[in-house]
Amino acid sequence: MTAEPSSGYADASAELAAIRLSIDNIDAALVHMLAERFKFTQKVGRLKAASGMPASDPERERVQIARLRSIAEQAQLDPAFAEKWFNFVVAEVIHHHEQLATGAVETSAETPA
Ligand SMILES: O=C(O)C(=O)C[C@]1(C(=O)O)C=C[C@@H](O)C=C1
Repeated sequence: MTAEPSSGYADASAELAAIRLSIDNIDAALVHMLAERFKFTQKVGRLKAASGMPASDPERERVQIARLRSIAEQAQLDPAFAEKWFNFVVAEVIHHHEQLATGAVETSAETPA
């Protein structure tokens, strides 16, 4: 009986490289989606700053977390992770809103809505 050539590692490396192409695409899509989300939340921040509304809206967050947890369950994603991700993003959004409200950054009337 002849020994198998040790191609297992090479095969696995080729498969890993192929899988990583899809991971690369997904990571790029996530960055694009986050960029779009922040463009919209910047509009919300300007609106809130201009009208004196508070930066955060805990009720909106509560409703959105419940919705996202349910979607995550259906998608076989850990709902706790979905909530953690949402809270991480929202904390950054609130920080941006607060900066707009205090005038730490341009409220940018010159930037078209
Ligand atoms: O919808 C709002 O009022 C927002 O400011 C956006 C957003 C979010 O990023 O989803 C951020 C902060 C609020 O606490 C709730 C939601």
